[in-house]
This record gives sequence, structure tokens and C-alpha cells, in this order.
Amino acid sequence: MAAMFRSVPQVFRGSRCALVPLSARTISKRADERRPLADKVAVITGSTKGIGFAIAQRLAQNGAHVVISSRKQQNVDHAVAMLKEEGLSVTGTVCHVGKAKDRQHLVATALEHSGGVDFLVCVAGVNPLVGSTLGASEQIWDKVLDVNVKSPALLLSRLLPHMEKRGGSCVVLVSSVAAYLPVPTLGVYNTSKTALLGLSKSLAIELAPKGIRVNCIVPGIIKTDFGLGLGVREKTMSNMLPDLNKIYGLQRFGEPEDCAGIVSFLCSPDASYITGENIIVAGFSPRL
Ligand SMILES: NC(=O)c1ccc[n+]([C@@H]2O[C@H](COP(=O)([O-])OP(=O)(O)OC[C@H]3O[C@@H](n4cnc5c(N)ncnc54)[C@H](O)[C@@H]3O)[C@@H](O)[C@H]2O)c1
Repeated sequence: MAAMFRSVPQVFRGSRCALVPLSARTISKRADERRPLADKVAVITGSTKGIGFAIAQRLAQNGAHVVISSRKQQNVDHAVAMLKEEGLSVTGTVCHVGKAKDRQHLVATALEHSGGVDFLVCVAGVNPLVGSTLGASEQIWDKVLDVNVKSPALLLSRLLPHMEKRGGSCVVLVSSVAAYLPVPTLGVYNTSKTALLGLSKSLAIELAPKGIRVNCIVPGIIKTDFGLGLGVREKTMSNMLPDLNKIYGLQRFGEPEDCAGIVSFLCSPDASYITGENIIVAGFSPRL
């Protein structure tokens, strides 16, 4: 990267020094390297705050047109306005991923940009219950499985015809370390996040012949309203840290941005031979 920045001024100094100026082709190739997702369209669910927003921001910074979505119009408007202020290419629409009509509308909105979609990142997730797994009502099971597990597959089935014609398309799902280290009071959520590990592998196999890659990130505790709400219900963050330090090698909670770079990489041509992987983003734990 440093070499790239260093070499740009050579072009301007080229006529006055002995260095050979860079060709226009080299400059444009290097510009593309800095914006590896240029001309791509990304649909991201649950992207008005937290991990989804950080991913949206990074994909847009790396050149993609990003379609923001979540349940409330005012949150969508706010997120879109923030990214537009940065000069990024974004649109947004309301999409409760559990609602078929909303999913249909999200697809239609995404197609407005250039008639196709390259990346689907499924971030939206819920956990309405802290308590006994066997005490969970059928309604709770349905809600968690609808939003966390079924919606990525149902949304993808709608987007697929518009992704397969693009070339280099990919899907990223968002699981959780709760899939590997189940939290006793989050049984339904743990189960849904474990299902996503299987979903990413199944989709990867099914879509490989079409050239579409499917991967899944597996975050540890990330500093968002959701993450801290789950983990810091009874203890303050500082009380929890010594315990967590025993588990998490890097001695800190994750930031939403810690999940953004890996998703951008997975969408980029640099990851063109990576599919069916569940990638842990949790500061390393020997227990994982
Ligand atoms: N924060 C963590 O510690 C952590 C750890 C592992 C996995 N995750 C997963 O990461 C994802 C994002 O969590 P976060 O921490 O950024 O949470 P967050 O609360 O900061 O953001 C969640 C986003 O999802 C949206 N959303 C929620 N339900 C939705 C629905 N039904 N339809 C559409 N959008 C919906 C919200 O509006 C919001 O934009 C979730 O799937 C969560 O399970 C989070």
C-alpha cells in the first residue's frame, strides 16, 4: 500500500526527474486496487447500525454501491444520510427480513441501480429470549428461525437470478461464536447461529457450479447495542473483562469495524477461490 502512495507523485515529477512516469493503465489498475469493489452492488440486511453499518461503510468505501436496509424508515434514512455525507454511493429501503413483501421490495430497490446484484451480506439477527431453551415458546422459535436462518436463504433465492448473471458474485452470512461456545441462557439463538454454519456450507455447494461463493463470518463479542445487551445484562463491562481475557486472546472486545474488513476481502477478487468457509472474528480463543 505504501509503495502505491509513494509512486503516485512520480507521475507529476516524471518530466523533471529521471524516473520513468507511470502509464495511465498502471495508474488506473492501481486505482482499482484501492477500490476493489468498484462497479459492484451490495445488498446488506440489518445495516443501519452496528456490524451491518460498519460493513456497509467499508464496502462503499471500497467502491461498491451499497443498499442499506433494516426495519425502520428513520433508521434507514439516518444511515443513508451518514454514508452520503462521506460521498459514498448508497441507497436504502425498509426491509424486515422476516417479511416476504419487504424482501421483494429490497430486491426491487437493489435492481434500480444497475439491474443486478453482486453481493448479499445477511447481518440482520435477533435474540428475543434470555432464559431456558426448553421454556421457549413456539412463537419465539419461529421468530428466531425466521429472521436468523430462513430469511438469508429466502432473500438469496429471490436475488439469485440477478446475481448469477454478474460473475464473481458472493454471499456472506453472519453467525456467532455462540454457535461453537453455546451461552446457556441463549439456547434458541445459539441453535440458529449453529444452523447458519450449515447453511453457508450447503449454499456454497449448491452455488459453486454457478460461480457464486458463500462464506460466513463468526463474530465474538462485538461492541454494539446487541452484543453488549447480550453479554452485559448483569455485569458491567469492566467486571466482565478479566473473565473474557481468559477466553479471548486479544484482551479486548471487538469493534464493528473488525468485522468489516474481512467481509470486504471475502467480496473482493482476492477471495475468488474461497467458499464454504466459516471464519471466526473473535480475537482468537484456544477454545474455538
Ligand atoms: N454484537 C455481537 O457481539 C455479535 C456477536 C456475534 C454475532 N452477532 C450477530 O451480528 C448481527 C448484527 O448484530 P449487531 O451486534 O450489529 O446488532 P445491532 O443491534 O447493533 O444491529 C442490528 C441491526 O439489525 C437490524 N435488524 C434487527 N432485526 C431485523 C429484522 N428482522 N430485519 C431487518 N433488520 C433487522 C437492526 O435494525 C440493526 O440495524 C446479528 O446477526 C448478531 O446475531 C453479533
